[in-house]
Amino acid sequence: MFNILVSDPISDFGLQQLMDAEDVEVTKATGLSEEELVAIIPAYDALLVRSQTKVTRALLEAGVRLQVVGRAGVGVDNIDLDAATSWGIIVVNAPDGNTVTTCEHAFAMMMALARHIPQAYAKTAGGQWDRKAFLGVELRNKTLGVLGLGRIGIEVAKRAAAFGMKVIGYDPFLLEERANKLGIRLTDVDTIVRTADFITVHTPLTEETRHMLAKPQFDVMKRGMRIINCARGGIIDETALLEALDKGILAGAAFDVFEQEPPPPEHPFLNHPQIIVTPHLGASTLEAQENVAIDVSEQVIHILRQEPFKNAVNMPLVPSELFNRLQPWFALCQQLGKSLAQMTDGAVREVRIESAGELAELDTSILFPYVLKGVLSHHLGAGQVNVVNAMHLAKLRDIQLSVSKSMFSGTASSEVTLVLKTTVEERWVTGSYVPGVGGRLVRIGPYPVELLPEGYVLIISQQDKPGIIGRVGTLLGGSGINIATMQVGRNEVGGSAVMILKIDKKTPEHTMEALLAMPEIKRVREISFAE
Ligand SMILES: NC(=O)C1=CN([C@@H]2O[C@H](COP(=O)(O)OP(=O)(O)OC[C@H]3O[C@@H](n4cnc5c(N)ncnc54)[C@H](O)[C@@H]3O)[C@@H](O)[C@H]2O)C=CC1
Ligand SMILES: O=C(O)C(=O)COP(=O)(O)O
Repeated sequence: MFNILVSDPISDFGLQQLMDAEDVEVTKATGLSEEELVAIIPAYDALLVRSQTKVTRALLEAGVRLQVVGRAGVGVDNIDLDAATSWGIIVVNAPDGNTVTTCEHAFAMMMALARHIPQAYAKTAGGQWDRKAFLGVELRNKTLGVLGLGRIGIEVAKRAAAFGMKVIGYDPFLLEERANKLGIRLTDVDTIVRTADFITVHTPLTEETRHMLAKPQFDVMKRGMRIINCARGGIIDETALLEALDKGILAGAAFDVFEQEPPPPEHPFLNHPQIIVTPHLGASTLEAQENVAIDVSEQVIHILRQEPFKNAVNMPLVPSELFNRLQPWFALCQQLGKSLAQMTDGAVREVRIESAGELAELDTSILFPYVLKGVLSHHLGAGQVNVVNAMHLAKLRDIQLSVSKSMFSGTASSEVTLVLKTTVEERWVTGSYVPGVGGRLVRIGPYPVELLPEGYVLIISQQDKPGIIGRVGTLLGGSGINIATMQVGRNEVGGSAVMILKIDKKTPEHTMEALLAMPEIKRVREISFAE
């Protein structure tokens, strides 16, 4: 049973699939302090949050069972990602579900700013009919500067164009060609602050974006500018913004997010006649909350069930087409790594992925977290390694990683050969994936096999002598071990030979000793594919 703690308000509709799952127990406990969370977190396998819960190092450290933190939304600045990675905890978010909703909020803020709607409402509702105080401006023919042209920024730009606005923007990662297609003129921050009529920010809060708009930018800003922040508090310097309002540089500002949330009651934005505020409502629509809750619940359940998942924030980003093509190989690579680790002696020094066939055309380095999870779990314990911390653990141990195409890459069907070099030896196994059939081992070293990576496999190296196969069979039978399949190979008559037996249960210690006591047998290894 997986225990999931939901510590922020998340849509029940989205959580339904978790509540319906037979292997999941969902507990909702919102508004807890860090101490309260630390006290209860050891019982949970997953934590689901929005932006309120601060997922600190102390909380992650206390989460001894924690496998995943799911963020029902985009920003993960409330989660200590470094701590999560070093504890092997996967962090997933739901980046697409609230894009349009947040864009619409930013747009609503821009329109409210242009026409003083909140101020006019407050006065009218207070009984005053004042038509002179609220002369607004049109959006048409105005220039909108968008800082951060990702999912939300681009949606804002599209809507601005429909309102007859000219859109200029800055985003170091948006290609000129794409911007041109969207009708956005890419430029720099300086030009934007000097020429736009409205500026809206849509970046994450990073070291680079913190105070992206501060005194130096306000000092050169076009007079009458209106500024909107529906991204993150801290991107705009709040003190410098107030100063710019006082100096008459700004005509108004609309903020959904604050450097400190909730802002203290005495925060100067809260009663300022030219500042519109909302309490971090960017993502708060029925639709967005359902979307993000559905997305994140799906991810979390996949992770708990050890199924493939997307959107891990603390793992390298894999383009979805590549992810879909490589995904069938993930489990097989883990099993290949696991089998090799059990076959080899010595400390792991090098791991190489050799690929053949169509697979060789893809970036197979993406398979390393899975390969390393298999290899390192054998040495460090299954609970200690996962696909999030596997690369980190390999680096700490100075294990060299490389990928190459196999000699037959142009002709053979897709195959992956995993080569493991330790301080004492080098061994390799090859696996293949057939759609609809699944992954299997097709070679152990040079010996062809046909094995599903499950249950137990005995690999016996012996001298090729008549009668040895029969004696091994009798010995195993005497220990109550059924042989499901047996494959044998040899390099020459009377030379080195190998027996690969798929067996139905684990070989007892005394049977292993009896096998090794046979004079012809040089080495026996049992591979367990079980968890
Ligand atoms: N108010 C709210 O409730 C919500 C706020 N957000 C926030 O909105 C922001 C944007 O979200 P998305 O568009 O989904 O993210 P995104 O990742 O799609 O876009 C962010 C963009 O910012 C750009 N960027 C990064 N550093 C930059 C820099 N120094 N200068 C200019 N651009 C830079 C990136 O290249 C990227 O294109 C995030 O901070 C997110 O947390 C998102 C949803 C709801
Ligand atoms: O998705 C985001 O980044 C947001 O800021 C939304 O935050 P929330 O889930 O509404 O607390």
